[in-house]
Amino acid sequence: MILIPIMSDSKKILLLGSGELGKELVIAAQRLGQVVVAVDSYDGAPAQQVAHAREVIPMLDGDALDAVVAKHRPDLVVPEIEAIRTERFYDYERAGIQVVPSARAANFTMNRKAIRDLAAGELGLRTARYAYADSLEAFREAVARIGLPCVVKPLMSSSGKGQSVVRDEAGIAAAWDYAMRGTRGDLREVIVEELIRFRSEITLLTVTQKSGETLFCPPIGHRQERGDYQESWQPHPMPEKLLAEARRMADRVTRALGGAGLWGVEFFLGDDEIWFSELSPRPHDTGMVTLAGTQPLTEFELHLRAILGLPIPELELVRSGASAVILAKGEGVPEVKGLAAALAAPRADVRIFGKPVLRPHRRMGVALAWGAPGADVAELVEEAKATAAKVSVG
Ligand SMILES: Nc1ncnc2c1ncn2[C@@H]1O[C@H](COP(=O)(O)OP(=O)(O)OP(=O)(O)O)[C@@H](O)[C@H]1O
Ligand SMILES: NCC(=O)N[C@@H]1O[C@H](COP(=O)([O-])[O-])[C@@H](O)[C@H]1O
Ligand SMILES: [Mg+2]
Repeated sequence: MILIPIMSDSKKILLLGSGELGKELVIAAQRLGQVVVAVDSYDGAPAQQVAHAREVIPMLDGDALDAVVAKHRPDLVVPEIEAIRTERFYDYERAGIQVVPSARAANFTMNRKAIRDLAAGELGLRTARYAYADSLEAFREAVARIGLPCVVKPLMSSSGKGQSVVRDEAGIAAAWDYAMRGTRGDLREVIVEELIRFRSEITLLTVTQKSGETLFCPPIGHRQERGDYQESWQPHPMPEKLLAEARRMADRVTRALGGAGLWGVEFFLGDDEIWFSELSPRPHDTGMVTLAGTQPLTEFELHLRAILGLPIPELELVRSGASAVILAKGEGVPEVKGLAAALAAPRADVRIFGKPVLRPHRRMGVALAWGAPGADVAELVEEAKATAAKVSVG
């Protein structure tokens, strides 16, 4: 008898990082019959609450990572955060596992130096002027070279951790200490960037496919505080010329990194100029606005389809939308209140992430608002903020 292998559309996904972005990805994966093992460094993380199985390991520990991969033998490894021993990804790829979007992309984007040297150095994309420093002494020199005011960020950090603006000489030592406290792992190095006085900033969700051309979602505008996003809206009105330039840069950098998936490519916009800032090789926090039904598929559904090599329809705007974050109030175990008041408004919704512990400024949920494609996004942002203000997680 000849055994015919059963080709299955159902894959096993090892999700590394299980926050709010992972949770929505898992829900999208469940709906298409995929199997997900959700990993994080703490138990009860949002995506673990909706996955088939979960693992709790320190993801910066390469051996712990290898052990989980060996145990579950996934078809795909899907990073959801940056704090992972991504050097091991190259081995997984050689062993035939699909690393999303690619081992190189995940490894380069976890370190600001690798991605900046590629984007500004090799590809010649326009960025803020920058310098690196690995000691307080070198930091003083870097600040002198870039000029005041300037932005300092640990080479390895995200969501604004360890990031600050140095405005005068007196602030240099404090900025260095803050960066060293916010750095991930034991890497004691920072990037110093020229402070760009931008008019607005955007995330261009970009989808690279296994077969087929690179696709772009309508641009998402956002506002940040403490290096962390507060509100986002889609579409962001901007000159066609700058949008074309953003697409060109996003295409070049995602092509250079390689692989299939959805990316969040960040840009600063001036009146007539544009700077590349950085990119996530995965769904972007500001892209949670797509949960408001702004596109035929959310950024999570798009990521899933792209990594599985499934067809993707045209990414036109079906609604305008806005999102506003719901931050933790106080510390301890969270209690959610105010849902009835928040959901009483028409065209309002919320996502509560289910994080088990409160921390100052921790993002616990997001409020959503939407309107017709031509609706005023500034008004939608106000509606989303009003909804967020009615919900308390504290
Ligand atoms: N050179 C700069 N000039 C002006 N503003 C900046 C500069 N660099 C960063 N910012 C501001 O800080 C925000 C966060 O910076 P960045 O995206 O580099 O940090 P991050 O920690 O990687 O954040 P995330 O992980 O959430 O994307 C930017 O969106 C922007 O508002
Ligand atoms: N800008 C990156 C970003 O938004 N990442 C998202 O936040 C989670 C961590 O949240 P936590 O720090 O509250 O655990 C991550 O797991 C991811 O979903
Ligand atoms: Mg960013």
